Amino acid sequence: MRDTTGTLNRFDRQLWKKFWKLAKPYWFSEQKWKARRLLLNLVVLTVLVNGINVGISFIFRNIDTSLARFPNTGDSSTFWRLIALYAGLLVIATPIVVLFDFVREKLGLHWREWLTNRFLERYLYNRAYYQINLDAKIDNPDQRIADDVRAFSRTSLSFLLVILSSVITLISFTGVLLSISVALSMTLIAYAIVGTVITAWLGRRLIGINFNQLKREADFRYGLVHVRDNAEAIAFYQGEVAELAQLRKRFGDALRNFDLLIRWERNLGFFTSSYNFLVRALPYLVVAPIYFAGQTDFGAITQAAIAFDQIFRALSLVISQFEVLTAFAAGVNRLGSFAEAVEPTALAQRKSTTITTTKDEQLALDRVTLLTPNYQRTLVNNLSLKLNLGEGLAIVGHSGSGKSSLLRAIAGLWNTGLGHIARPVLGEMLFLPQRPYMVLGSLRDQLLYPHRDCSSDEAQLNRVLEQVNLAELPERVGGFDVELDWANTLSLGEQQRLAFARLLLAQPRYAILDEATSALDLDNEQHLYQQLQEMKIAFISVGHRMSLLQYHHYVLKLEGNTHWQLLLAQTYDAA
Ligand SMILES: Nc1ncnc2c1ncn2[C@@H]1O[C@H](COP(=O)(O)OP(=O)(O)OP(=O)(O)O)[C@@H](O)[C@H]1O
Repeated sequence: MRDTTGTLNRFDRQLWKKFWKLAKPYWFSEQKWKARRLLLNLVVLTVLVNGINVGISFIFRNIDTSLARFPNTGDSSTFWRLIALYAGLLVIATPIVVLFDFVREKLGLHWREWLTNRFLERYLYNRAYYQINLDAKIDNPDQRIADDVRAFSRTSLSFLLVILSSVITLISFTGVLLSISVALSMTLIAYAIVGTVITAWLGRRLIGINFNQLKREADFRYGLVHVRDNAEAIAFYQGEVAELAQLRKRFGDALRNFDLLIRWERNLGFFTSSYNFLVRALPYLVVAPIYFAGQTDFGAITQAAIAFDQIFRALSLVISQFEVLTAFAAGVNRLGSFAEAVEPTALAQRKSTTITTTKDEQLALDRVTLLTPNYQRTLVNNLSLKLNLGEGLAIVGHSGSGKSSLLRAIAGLWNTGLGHIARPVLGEMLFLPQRPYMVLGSLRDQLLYPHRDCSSDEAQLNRVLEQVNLAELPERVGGFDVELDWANTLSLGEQQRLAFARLLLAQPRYAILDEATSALDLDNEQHLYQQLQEMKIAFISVGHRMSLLQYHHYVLKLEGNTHWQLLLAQTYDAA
């Protein structure tokens, strides 16, 4: 899998490029002015917060000095004045700090909203969601859209602000520190550089481990969702033990990787903790001799310690944030490869060397050779046929001979192979897949799908339900607007009839039916096909039942060895 190659384990140009490709569009989008305005507010607030910090360091320097002088001067008023000043500063500082947090969250929210919408659009554009499933290169797209995007916008923003405030801190406190001791400033810089290099070296494996952690957590969650989605089948099979083993395995994988993660974090912790402890003594070691020599006042030691601490934090950004940084890098890698996969150009490229399709009034296949998406098996070789309006085609053949696959090719879902397909626009064709698809929503949503916004009065909906022998359904479920778990509430045959009702309501020119009546009794099947014929909807059906043949003009028989025969339905029936 592309995602687990070695390149993702490093902080390198590649990672930076991926990050920038993900981050840039928002700041140059139609929302750019709002985004930039919020960012500007944040920058101003960051400067203010830092200004307040510098002010506080000066107040405490003077407080310390006034306390140190008290035995000689007996003057306590300076101390109280400074305390009052500090209290005054707090009154101003509190709303600024609160506002800073608020604006940061607000911008994070806006960024997430924009980025999630962009990903959702691209995911559902050009059937990227289907292609991604087929390629199996991108695991758990749901997690990438839901969790990784959220983490990306939030963490990018907090890093940006941390870096910004570190730069401001550096500028403001370096002056303070330099005024106290040049030697201390130099010591600090050298210390931070050495620390950062060692941290990056010690923690180099953390990105890869974090990457795997995200994947394994998502796999575990998917396992749980799978049990929920297939609860009935599992209950019938009494497959609890097998499911439990499967879930435990997934959870175990996530735990083992997490164990590895905390081991590496521990190793890193040995270094970063001692690094942080040692640094506390440094300012005293350097400034105390200057104080002993009478070259500076006592308060300078405190202020040096504060300034030193602030600059140290700014310079040690990579060290203090290293674990967060590696998790972030892993998220950028996952999101980056997802963005590449759903990019419209990537989807278009995939299509250029394959079965081509054009728009036409009638359906026609011209020398179509169809392969499975992994190019491992040829299903049909050199197939040509033309279907005029009003003619029905039945596709028959052994299980696995490629019947459904041919429908997928007509729908443009699969295009691995050669040849050309001419067909009406997809809006004029309606496909009923093998497994009836029940949408999340009300009975009305079921019937109108995929055109949720089109208006249909209840009389019309009732009429269609009558046509598919489901007239009593609205009353049974409590009306057209009640939301139910339809896939688990209706029988398979009822679901198939409901899908048929959808078809009759949409009135497409072509209906493509993949064993769409397999769960129905013969009477119901006959009734539904009669409706199609009355409405002059042309149809292609896949099925194993001989009873189907009577509704079709032609039969396409797939032999299973890439060969095929096109026969008149009567000829096939007689044979
Ligand atoms: N995503 C896929 N990747 C690779 N091979 C696939 C994929 N989907 C299906 N196949 C293979 O393609 C072949 C044809 O499958 P298809 O679903 O078209 O068969 P079918 O004739 O409709 O079978 P049935 O009557 O059992 O529904 C099968 O061997 C199947 O295993």
